[in-house]
Amino acid sequence: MDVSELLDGLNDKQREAVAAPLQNMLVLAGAGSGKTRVLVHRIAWLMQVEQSSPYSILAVTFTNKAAKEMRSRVEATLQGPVSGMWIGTFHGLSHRILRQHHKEANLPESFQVLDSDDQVRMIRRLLKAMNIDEKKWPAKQFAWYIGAQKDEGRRPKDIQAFDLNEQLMLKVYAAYQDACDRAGLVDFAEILLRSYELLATQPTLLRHYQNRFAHMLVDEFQDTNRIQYLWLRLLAGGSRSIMIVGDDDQSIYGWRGARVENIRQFLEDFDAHTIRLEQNYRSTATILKASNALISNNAERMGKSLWTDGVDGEPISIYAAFNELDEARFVVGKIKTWLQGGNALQECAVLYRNNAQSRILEEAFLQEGLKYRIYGGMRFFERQEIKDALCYLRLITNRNDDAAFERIINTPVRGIGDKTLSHIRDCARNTSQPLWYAAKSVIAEKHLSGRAVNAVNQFLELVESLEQTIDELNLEQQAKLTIERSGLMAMYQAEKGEKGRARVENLEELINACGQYEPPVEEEFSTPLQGFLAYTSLEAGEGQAEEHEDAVQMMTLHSAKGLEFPLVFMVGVEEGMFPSQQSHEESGRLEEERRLCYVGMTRAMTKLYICHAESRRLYGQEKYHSPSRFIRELPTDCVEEIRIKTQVTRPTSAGRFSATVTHAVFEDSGFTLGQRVLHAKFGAGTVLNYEGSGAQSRIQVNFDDVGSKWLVTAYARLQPL
Ligand SMILES: Nc1ncnc2c1ncn2[C@@H]1O[C@H](COP(=O)(O)OP(=O)(O)OP(=O)(O)O)[C@@H](O)[C@H]1O
Ligand SMILES: [Mg+2]
Repeated sequence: MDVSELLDGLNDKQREAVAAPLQNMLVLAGAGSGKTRVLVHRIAWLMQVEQSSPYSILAVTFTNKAAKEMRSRVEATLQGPVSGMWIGTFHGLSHRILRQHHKEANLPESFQVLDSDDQVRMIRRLLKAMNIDEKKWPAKQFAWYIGAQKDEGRRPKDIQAFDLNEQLMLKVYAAYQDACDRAGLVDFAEILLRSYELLATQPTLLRHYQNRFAHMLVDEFQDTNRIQYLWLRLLAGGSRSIMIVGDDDQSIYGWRGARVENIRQFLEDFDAHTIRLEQNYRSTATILKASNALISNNAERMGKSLWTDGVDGEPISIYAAFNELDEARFVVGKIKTWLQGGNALQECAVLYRNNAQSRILEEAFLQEGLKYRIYGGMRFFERQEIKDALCYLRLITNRNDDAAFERIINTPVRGIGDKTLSHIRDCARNTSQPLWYAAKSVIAEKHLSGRAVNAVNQFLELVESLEQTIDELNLEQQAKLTIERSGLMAMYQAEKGEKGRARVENLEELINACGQYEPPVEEEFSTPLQGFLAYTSLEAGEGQAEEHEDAVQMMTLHSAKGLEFPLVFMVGVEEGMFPSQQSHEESGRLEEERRLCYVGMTRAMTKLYICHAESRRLYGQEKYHSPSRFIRELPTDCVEEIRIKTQVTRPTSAGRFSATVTHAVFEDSGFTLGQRVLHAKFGAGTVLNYEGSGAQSRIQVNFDDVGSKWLVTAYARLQPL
């Protein structure tokens, strides 16, 4: 491709950034203005025009999915494969560095990545050993604290604890870190901190990487945390070719330690040239105008303007559903209409605030035979049966992996009881050794009954013999043999019903995944199995099985960052849900929720629906919410309200719900849904729902002053208004 083609399809500002001389740059611009596009073209420019080797380029993105996409976009632009370039997430890249220099980082070659579940389980074990009551001090709270400290680059020795509470947190942090170090385990935050410390303390190594990476590019920079920023700055050294792109209005990970101030810090530290992009190419003028109006309610902004010369498009439709079932039905109905128009399912995205909201939608899609795919949520590698199998493989490669040991020592059940286990744990604690070796000592010391000894021995021998047998096999055969010999397959085959079947299928899928796995060329794993285990903990779930199937895309608002879809639904846009309840309690959080809303809205290219429900059952409780303030903040000329008279009743037995779209009159009540009524005591309200018949019938009314109530129809004496 020649140079002019590289600049085709870019506007003047974008060209300025792509074709700039080597210098440090900040591209600051709103959603859909082509930031990611500029970054990709800049990489191609560096290679074609500056004659830089791919080996000298480091590009950081926010998710593995985005990293994959970036690589393929660069390859498409250059019309050929690029190898040797490092493109990945902060975690992925740091992990690669640790693998290559595990010795210098004081890690065993077979070190394992601890996911958040494993981490909590490990902390729980420590709390028990330290006699800390988990009811008062939940393990998750410690996990949170430890993560937050590491994100700021702080080790226990760097922290001064002022109160008793923090002293305890600190004590557990220190104990946890010891335990991880002993077992050769690293959690997610540790990956970053450890690789930062490695570079900071090994000047030769640092120089090597600084010389290598002449060019660094970072997408979604607004969501970097402290340690990520320090990592970048260290690696950059005196380099004059760093490009960061970002949008302060899309900073949505403050709750996880991201610091939007890093943008200002970057300008200061790197003496960077700022380029602003102002034309939006993604959304209709209406969607853009409404998004701009919404975000203008935030006080703390760096300030940007965004325009488009595209069509006005349709207004944003606001749907007031009666409840979450009605909301799901509405979404399904609109998606079907979209399909009838000759469009594809994968062009539709449903975005929600919390993962738990997906279930009702999934059920509605299933019922209508619409395929869907969930990003995030219950990920494949986090499912019970998959974790069981992975823990066998982990223990086979690393006997120090206590989390894996605990999970599988009695799975499938082999008669190892709590008493035996606590003997082993005590011994591990007293002798400061991993559970595996403690189990051996306990047997040798004859503390256990004959039966228990047999059971534990059987387990230890199983793992040893698996290790020996799989040595000669390829990865797929290794997984297959382990899943069979461990008894996991038989155990799940014996589990009855749909669930058991799904589990067996998942185990088969795991074997498949091993068959398809290709270790990355640039990384050095001593065996494919080690590479695969690292992959499962880092890439978990982001590319679920049927990646290429046409399906509705479902995800949280957070995971939608950077993506775009022709048709977008935002559901559950209600006070208390979005903005979330917690956002009222912490300062700054409300603005972050508004930015999240801005991110959601600006994913839409052609049509945007925003839905809210008047009543919603979530986590087993029914709640009544008013529409989110964010809806009120949209200019009235950009929105239209839809209200279909739908009668939706909740299922009395679990499972399906029924709904009929009619101008429904509740049969013997004489009232219609949405009708305004007056009650002698509660005043005026709107009819929401109706249940039962005759003397037993009950009616649900959302009263203007006192909120929603169920009343026995016969006694309510409602007057139509
Ligand atoms: N100069 C241009 N001409 C035509 N289309 C463009 C141009 N620049 C960008 N686009 C298109 O606009 C859309 C948005 O671009 P891109 O995803 O790079 O924006 P972004 O600024 O990274 O958005 P976000 O803030 O959401 O990450 C993409 O479909 C992209 O291909
Ligand atoms: Mg982008």
